Amino acid sequence: MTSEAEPLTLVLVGPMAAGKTSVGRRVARRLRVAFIDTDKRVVAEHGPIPAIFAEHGEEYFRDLERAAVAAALTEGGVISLGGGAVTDAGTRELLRAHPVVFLTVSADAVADRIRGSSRPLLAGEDPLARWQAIFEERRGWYDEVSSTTFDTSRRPMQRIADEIVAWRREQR
Ligand SMILES: Nc1ncnc2c1ncn2[C@@H]1O[C@H](COP(=O)(O)OP(=O)(O)O)[C@@H](O)[C@H]1O
Ligand SMILES: O=C(O)C1=C[C@@H](OP(=O)(O)O)[C@@H](O)[C@H](O)C1
Ligand SMILES: [Mg+2]
Repeated sequence: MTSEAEPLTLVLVGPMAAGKTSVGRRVARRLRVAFIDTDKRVVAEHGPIPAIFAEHGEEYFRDLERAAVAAALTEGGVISLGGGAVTDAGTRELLRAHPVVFLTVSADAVADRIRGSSRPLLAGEDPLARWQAIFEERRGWYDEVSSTTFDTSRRPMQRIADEIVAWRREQR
Protein backbone atom coordinates (compact mmCIF):
# COMPACT_ATOMS: atom_id res chain seq x y z
CA MET A 1 0.00 0.00 0.00
CA THR A 2 1.37 3.42 -0.97
CA SER A 3 1.83 5.75 1.96
CA GLU A 4 0.22 9.20 1.85
CA ALA A 5 3.67 10.78 2.03
CA GLU A 6 4.77 9.25 -1.28
CA PRO A 7 3.78 11.12 -4.43
CA LEU A 8 1.20 9.42 -6.63
CA THR A 9 3.70 8.63 -9.38
CA LEU A 10 2.40 7.84 -12.84
CA VAL A 11 3.93 7.78 -16.28
CA LEU A 12 2.34 8.87 -19.57
CA VAL A 13 3.29 7.21 -22.85
CA GLY A 14 1.80 7.32 -26.34
CA PRO A 15 2.41 8.59 -29.85
CA MET A 16 3.59 12.07 -30.75
CA ALA A 17 0.99 14.77 -30.00
CA ALA A 18 -1.30 12.44 -28.05
CA GLY A 19 -1.21 15.04 -25.27
CA LYS A 20 1.37 13.51 -22.89
CA THR A 21 2.95 16.87 -22.06
CA SER A 22 -0.23 18.98 -21.88
CA VAL A 23 -2.45 16.43 -20.14
CA GLY A 24 0.39 15.32 -17.84
CA ARG A 25 0.87 18.85 -16.55
CA ARG A 26 -2.85 19.03 -15.68
CA VAL A 27 -2.81 15.65 -13.96
CA ALA A 28 0.15 16.74 -11.79
CA ARG A 29 -1.58 19.96 -10.84
CA ARG A 30 -4.72 18.08 -9.74
CA LEU A 31 -2.71 15.49 -7.80
CA ARG A 32 -0.51 18.24 -6.31
CA VAL A 33 2.67 16.42 -7.26
CA ALA A 34 5.69 17.43 -9.36
CA PHE A 35 5.46 17.32 -13.14
CA ILE A 36 8.42 16.13 -15.19
CA ASP A 37 8.56 16.07 -18.98
CA THR A 38 11.61 14.01 -19.93
CA ASP A 39 11.99 15.83 -23.27
CA LYS A 40 12.22 19.12 -21.41
CA ARG A 41 14.88 17.67 -19.11
CA VAL A 42 16.93 16.47 -22.10
CA VAL A 43 16.60 19.84 -23.85
CA ALA A 44 17.61 21.72 -20.70
CA GLU A 45 20.79 19.67 -20.43
CA HIS A 46 21.67 18.95 -24.06
CA GLY A 47 19.90 21.51 -26.27
CA PRO A 48 17.11 21.24 -28.86
CA ILE A 49 15.93 17.75 -29.90
CA PRO A 50 16.25 18.34 -33.68
CA ALA A 51 19.91 19.29 -33.16
CA ILE A 52 20.57 16.19 -31.04
CA PHE A 53 19.07 13.96 -33.75
CA ALA A 54 20.98 15.78 -36.52
CA GLU A 55 24.35 15.79 -34.76
CA HIS A 56 24.34 12.50 -32.85
CA GLY A 57 21.45 10.40 -34.19
CA GLU A 58 18.39 8.82 -32.64
CA GLU A 59 20.24 6.14 -30.67
CA TYR A 60 22.18 8.78 -28.77
CA PHE A 61 18.91 10.62 -28.03
CA ARG A 62 17.44 7.36 -26.65
CA ASP A 63 20.40 7.06 -24.27
CA LEU A 64 19.82 10.59 -22.97
CA GLU A 65 16.11 9.91 -22.73
CA ARG A 66 16.62 6.67 -20.77
CA ALA A 67 18.82 8.52 -18.26
CA ALA A 68 16.17 11.25 -17.93
CA VAL A 69 13.44 8.63 -17.36
CA ALA A 70 15.54 6.87 -14.69
CA ALA A 71 16.17 10.15 -12.86
CA ALA A 72 12.53 11.20 -13.08
CA LEU A 73 11.32 7.88 -11.66
CA THR A 74 13.53 8.28 -8.61
CA GLU A 75 12.02 11.73 -8.02
CA GLY A 76 8.40 10.69 -8.56
CA GLY A 77 5.30 12.61 -9.60
CA VAL A 78 3.67 12.75 -13.01
CA ILE A 79 6.21 11.90 -15.70
CA SER A 80 5.49 12.48 -19.40
CA LEU A 81 7.78 10.65 -21.81
CA GLY A 82 8.52 11.34 -25.46
CA GLY A 83 6.61 9.19 -27.94
CA GLY A 84 9.61 7.01 -28.81
CA ALA A 85 10.83 6.27 -25.29
CA VAL A 86 9.16 2.84 -25.40
CA THR A 87 11.35 1.78 -28.33
CA ASP A 88 14.25 1.42 -25.89
CA ALA A 89 14.37 -1.91 -24.02
CA GLY A 90 16.15 -0.34 -21.04
CA THR A 91 13.46 2.33 -20.73
CA ARG A 92 10.71 -0.29 -20.97
CA GLU A 93 12.41 -2.20 -18.16
CA LEU A 94 12.48 0.95 -15.99
CA LEU A 95 8.72 1.36 -16.46
CA ARG A 96 7.83 -2.13 -15.25
CA ALA A 97 7.49 -1.16 -11.62
CA HIS A 98 5.25 1.87 -12.22
CA PRO A 99 1.68 2.74 -13.20
CA VAL A 100 1.79 3.66 -16.89
CA VAL A 101 -1.02 5.35 -18.83
CA PHE A 102 -1.19 5.02 -22.62
CA LEU A 103 -2.68 8.10 -24.31
CA THR A 104 -4.09 7.37 -27.76
CA VAL A 105 -5.28 9.73 -30.48
CA SER A 106 -6.80 9.15 -33.90
CA ALA A 107 -4.97 10.16 -37.07
CA ASP A 108 -7.90 12.40 -37.89
CA ALA A 109 -7.61 14.34 -34.64
CA VAL A 110 -3.82 14.48 -34.61
CA ALA A 111 -3.52 16.07 -38.07
CA ASP A 112 -4.05 19.62 -36.75
CA ARG A 113 -1.79 19.02 -33.76
CA ILE A 114 1.28 18.04 -35.79
CA ARG A 115 1.04 20.78 -38.39
CA GLY A 116 4.26 22.85 -38.27
CA SER A 117 5.78 20.44 -35.74
CA SER A 118 9.54 20.54 -35.17
CA ARG A 119 9.67 16.84 -34.25
CA PRO A 120 12.56 15.41 -36.30
CA LEU A 121 10.79 12.10 -37.02
CA LEU A 122 7.93 13.98 -38.71
CA ALA A 123 10.18 16.12 -40.91
CA GLY A 124 9.79 15.78 -44.68
CA GLU A 125 6.81 15.01 -46.84
CA ASP A 126 3.49 13.80 -45.48
CA PRO A 127 4.06 14.05 -41.72
CA LEU A 128 0.64 12.48 -41.03
CA ALA A 129 1.55 9.31 -42.95
CA ARG A 130 4.85 9.17 -41.04
CA TRP A 131 3.01 9.68 -37.75
CA GLN A 132 0.65 6.78 -38.57
CA ALA A 133 3.43 4.41 -39.62
CA ILE A 134 5.48 5.20 -36.51
CA PHE A 135 2.46 4.71 -34.22
CA GLU A 136 1.73 1.31 -35.78
CA GLU A 137 5.35 0.23 -35.32
CA ARG A 138 5.22 1.13 -31.64
CA ARG A 139 1.68 0.11 -30.66
CA GLY A 140 2.78 -3.24 -29.23
CA TRP A 141 5.28 -1.55 -26.93
CA TYR A 142 2.71 0.95 -25.67
CA ASP A 143 0.39 -1.96 -24.87
CA GLU A 144 3.22 -3.87 -23.21
CA VAL A 145 4.25 -1.12 -20.77
CA SER A 146 0.84 0.36 -19.92
CA SER A 147 -1.93 -0.74 -17.60
CA THR A 148 -4.68 1.53 -18.90
CA THR A 149 -5.55 3.62 -21.97
CA PHE A 150 -7.28 6.98 -22.44
CA ASP A 151 -8.18 8.43 -25.81
CA THR A 152 -7.54 12.15 -26.27
CA SER A 153 -8.94 12.61 -29.77
CA ARG A 154 -12.00 14.76 -29.24
CA ARG A 155 -12.20 15.64 -25.58
CA PRO A 156 -11.00 18.58 -23.51
CA MET A 157 -7.57 18.08 -21.94
CA GLN A 158 -8.85 18.84 -18.43
CA ARG A 159 -11.53 16.16 -18.64
CA ILE A 160 -9.01 13.56 -19.72
CA ALA A 161 -6.71 14.68 -16.89
CA ASP A 162 -9.52 14.31 -14.33
CA GLU A 163 -10.26 10.77 -15.53
CA ILE A 164 -6.59 9.84 -15.20
CA VAL A 165 -6.51 11.29 -11.68
CA ALA A 166 -9.56 9.22 -10.71
CA TRP A 167 -7.96 6.09 -12.16
CA ARG A 168 -4.67 6.70 -10.32
CA ARG A 169 -6.40 7.24 -6.99
CA GLU A 170 -8.12 3.88 -7.40
CA GLN A 171 -4.69 2.20 -7.79
CA ARG A 172 -3.45 3.15 -4.31
N1 LIG B 1 -7.29 16.63 -25.88
C1 LIG B 1 -6.77 17.55 -26.67
N2 LIG B 1 -7.56 18.31 -27.42
C2 LIG B 1 -7.05 19.26 -28.24
N3 LIG B 1 -5.72 19.51 -28.39
C3 LIG B 1 -4.88 18.78 -27.67
C4 LIG B 1 -5.34 17.76 -26.77
N4 LIG B 1 -4.26 17.21 -26.19
C5 LIG B 1 -3.19 17.85 -26.70
N5 LIG B 1 -3.55 18.80 -27.58
C6 LIG B 1 -2.65 19.69 -28.33
O1 LIG B 1 -1.83 18.87 -29.14
C7 LIG B 1 -0.51 19.40 -29.20
C8 LIG B 1 0.47 18.35 -28.76
O2 LIG B 1 0.27 18.10 -27.38
P1 LIG B 1 1.46 17.61 -26.45
O3 LIG B 1 0.94 17.66 -25.05
O4 LIG B 1 2.71 18.33 -26.77
O5 LIG B 1 1.57 16.08 -26.93
P2 LIG B 1 2.75 15.04 -26.68
O6 LIG B 1 3.52 15.47 -25.49
O7 LIG B 1 2.02 13.74 -26.50
O8 LIG B 1 3.54 15.04 -27.94
C9 LIG B 1 -0.51 20.66 -28.32
O9 LIG B 1 -0.67 21.78 -29.14
C10 LIG B 1 -1.71 20.46 -27.42
O10 LIG B 1 -2.28 21.69 -27.02
O1 LIG C 1 8.08 9.83 -30.98
C1 LIG C 1 9.31 10.17 -30.93
O2 LIG C 1 10.23 9.41 -31.30
C2 LIG C 1 9.64 11.51 -30.38
C3 LIG C 1 8.66 12.22 -29.71
C4 LIG C 1 8.89 13.56 -29.15
O3 LIG C 1 8.11 13.72 -27.97
P1 LIG C 1 6.50 13.92 -27.98
O4 LIG C 1 5.89 12.55 -28.11
O5 LIG C 1 6.20 14.55 -26.67
O6 LIG C 1 6.19 14.79 -29.14
C5 LIG C 1 10.37 13.75 -28.83
O7 LIG C 1 10.76 12.93 -27.77
C6 LIG C 1 11.22 13.43 -30.04
O8 LIG C 1 10.87 14.33 -31.07
C7 LIG C 1 11.04 12.00 -30.52
MG1 LIG D 1 5.56 15.82 -25.16
